[in-house]
Amino acid sequence: MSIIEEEREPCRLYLITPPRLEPRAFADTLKAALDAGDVASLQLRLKTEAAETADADTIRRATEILMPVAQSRDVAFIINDRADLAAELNADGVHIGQDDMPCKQARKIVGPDRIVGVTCHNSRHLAMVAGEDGADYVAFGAFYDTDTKVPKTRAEPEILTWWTETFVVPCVAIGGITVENAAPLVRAGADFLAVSSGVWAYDQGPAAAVRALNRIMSEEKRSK
Ligand SMILES: Cc1ncc(COP(=O)(O)OP(=O)(O)O)c(N)n1
Ligand SMILES: Cc1nc(C(=O)O)sc1CCOP(=O)(O)O
Ligand SMILES: [Mg+2]
Repeated sequence: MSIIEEEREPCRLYLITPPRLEPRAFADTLKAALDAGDVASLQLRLKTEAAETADADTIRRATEILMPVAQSRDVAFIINDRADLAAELNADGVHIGQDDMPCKQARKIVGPDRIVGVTCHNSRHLAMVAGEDGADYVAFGAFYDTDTKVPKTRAEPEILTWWTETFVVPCVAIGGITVENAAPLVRAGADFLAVSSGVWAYDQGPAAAVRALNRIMSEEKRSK
């Protein structure tokens, strides 16, 4: 059986923090969400009101408080944008976009044992380049409307199917994902669903959203 035909791991949840938060208060919300079901990773994605990356000390303080909450529950802690801080703070990895830095530069900074994830929008080319350059996952999006950021592109579920039928590197689906619309992305083949407001703003609370998304990911199987 070729490596491509080997069973891929079931889809898992990848949480992304709200762009602005008070770490001590958010820690209680995070504990409840992570204790509600399986979560593969948490990305600390802190932004200013102007959508710029938050300053280093803000990221350091949030990491000091929130990284132990994640890692004590075997949830990988990924820092957005700042490979230097991911290395300095001994996070599990970094996520970089096309405007942040090249994958190879992030790899040089964080080393071989940390995760480097790369935004690939709706581009097969960007994903293949990221895979070639050693990315540990490629992220496609946005699949749905989102208020969390102004996405550059709209991606269709077919790109998840194409990727997972062709490449071993895991793919992440992101953008406006909720309990209500997650199933088609699981069926299309996403290895991870990256969710922010769909969990933190869920009407029954973040823990209920984690439970519901895990139920969907276990019930829905990749379409053969
Ligand atoms: C898992 C994941 N996918 C995509 C992004 C977006 O990254 P980027 O394009 O760098 O935009 P910002 O998040 O920095 O605004 C992400 N953060 N995580
Ligand atoms: C951070 C991010 N990146 C996107 C992309 O398309 O690359 S969409 C997005 C927002 C994710 O938050 P929510 O789950 O609230 O939509
Ligand atoms: Mg970025």
